[in-house]
Amino acid sequence: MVKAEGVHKSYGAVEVLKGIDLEVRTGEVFCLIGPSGSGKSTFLRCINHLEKINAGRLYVDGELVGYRQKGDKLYELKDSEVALKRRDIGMVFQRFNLFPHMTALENVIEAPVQVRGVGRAQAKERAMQLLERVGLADKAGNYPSQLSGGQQQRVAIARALAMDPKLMLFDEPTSALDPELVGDVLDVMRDLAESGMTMVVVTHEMGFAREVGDSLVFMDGGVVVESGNPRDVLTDPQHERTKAFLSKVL
Ligand SMILES: Nc1ncnc2c1ncn2[C@@H]1O[C@H](COP(=O)(O)OP(=O)(O)OP(=O)(O)O)[C@@H](O)[C@H]1O
Repeated sequence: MVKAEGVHKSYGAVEVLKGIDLEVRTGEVFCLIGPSGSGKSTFLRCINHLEKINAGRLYVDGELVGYRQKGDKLYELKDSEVALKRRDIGMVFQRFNLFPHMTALENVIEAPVQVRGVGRAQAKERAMQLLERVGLADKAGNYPSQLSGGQQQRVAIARALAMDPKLMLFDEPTSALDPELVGDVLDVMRDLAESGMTMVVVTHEMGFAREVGDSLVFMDGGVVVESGNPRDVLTDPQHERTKAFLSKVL
């Protein structure tokens, strides 16, 4: 579903990703862990072309992200073409980014109605199913300010799912939440994983990575230091940098 080959990304003179190679298989939960500033969020944002890579190749579902290849030359896609591809990729951010002037239900139907042209009645029916799925059917009429952070994040997940994505990207979805609200969001993500959704998850939740993750990558300084089965990496890390990081967070 995702393939990175030698992905480099710089901001000005600062190189943040220094040649990332990895593969995310369809249907797997792929966790990215690492210290602050190691480039995890940047890599996630490259996957849906919110950031442009400077070198290397990045593919989603077999197609180059943001570019078209003709011969050995790359041509950047137009904004409208990028937007079309981005529809298939759901993203959930650390800060929930709901539209504050819309109810939970309106937040969930917005993209299907405005972007996909789905009829309002049909979009509403589907949105109610999704709100039910994230345990918030009774909050459909609430505005974000009337919801807890955890509830807002669950609405954000329902909103992303409303576009029927083939890939979901999660950027530290629980790190802005009070500890008692984290569990409900992780339960929703666990349920989503069990339904077979392909998920790339930047997380500090090592318990989630261990229980739900199929693969885990430890990044540090813009490179992949260690990768493998989450249980193996978390219980028996091979590299000194992984050991040092895990000794601080576990
Ligand atoms: N738009 C930007 N302009 C300049 N530098 C940036 C930009 N975005 C990120 N960076 C820098 O890139 C580096 C990697 O940031 P990134 O957010 O990808 O790290 P991270 O591993 O996700 O960290 P965290 O766990 O703290 O979110 C950091 O040094 C950061 O300051």
